[in-house]
Amino acid sequence: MDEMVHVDELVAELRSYCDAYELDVDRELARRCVEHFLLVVETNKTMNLTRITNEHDGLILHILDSLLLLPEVRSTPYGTLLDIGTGAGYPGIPLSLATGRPSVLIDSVAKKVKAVAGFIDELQIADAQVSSERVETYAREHRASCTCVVARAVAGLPVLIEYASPLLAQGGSLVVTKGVPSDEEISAGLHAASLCGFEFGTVRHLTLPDDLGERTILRFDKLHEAKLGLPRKVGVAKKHPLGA
Ligand SMILES: C[S@@+](CC[C@H](N)C(=O)[O-])C[C@H]1O[C@@H](n2cnc3c(N)ncnc32)[C@H](O)[C@@H]1O
Repeated sequence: MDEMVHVDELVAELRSYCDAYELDVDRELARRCVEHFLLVVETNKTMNLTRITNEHDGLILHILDSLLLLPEVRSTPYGTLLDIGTGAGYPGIPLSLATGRPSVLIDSVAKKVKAVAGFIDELQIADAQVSSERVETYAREHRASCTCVVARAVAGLPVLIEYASPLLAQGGSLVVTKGVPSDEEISAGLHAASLCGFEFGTVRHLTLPDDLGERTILRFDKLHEAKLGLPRKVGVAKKHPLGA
């Protein structure tokens, strides 16, 4: 099939999924998100970036799953968006394309970050940058530098809350997407949130199309100073999570 026709079909399919969740995704945004996914699939032939290379699943599990965070992200004050543990650029690249906000995509694995930098160049995303540091290290030099921190499939809720706290300016928010978190994870997360200066914001439960899973999207608002010095030393948040 003609490559352009194929891309047009993927764009139409993606937009139909987005419509079902009342996400306003125009053709150009959908096209750029599809282009990113196709670059990921191409790159994946020579390095391991993702398990999801089937186009139908990629539209839902990578692109739609990222764009589903838009209502929460848009509810945060305008400013830098930071994606912790971006991997192949999810959810950071679709959210950067959708919002046009200055964006920082961080991953501790340098070769992934190099690939993501290539995607940013290829897609000509103005104002997006990468960092190949652990987020705890990055936070030391970039305190209160963001108004929105996002993360998918990186760590448990208490760990993400701890990572995000020093990065967020007062009034900013952490937006996390999860499958179905356990009651233990939620209660440890709420405890960590109170220690790290957050108040619980919102929660939404969604089902992905075609039985591809459940999602819980949580927003925590950074409204106070943390009650402990953050970031703790590299690795400590994961090894000794707060609230456990
Ligand atoms: C399972 S992948 C998820 C990638 C992407 N967020 C997604 O949903 O497709 C988790 C990523 O988080 C990165 N990561 C884990 N802990 C990190 C940390 N402390 N700082 C920066 N990156 C981290 C890993 O290198 C890995 O690429």
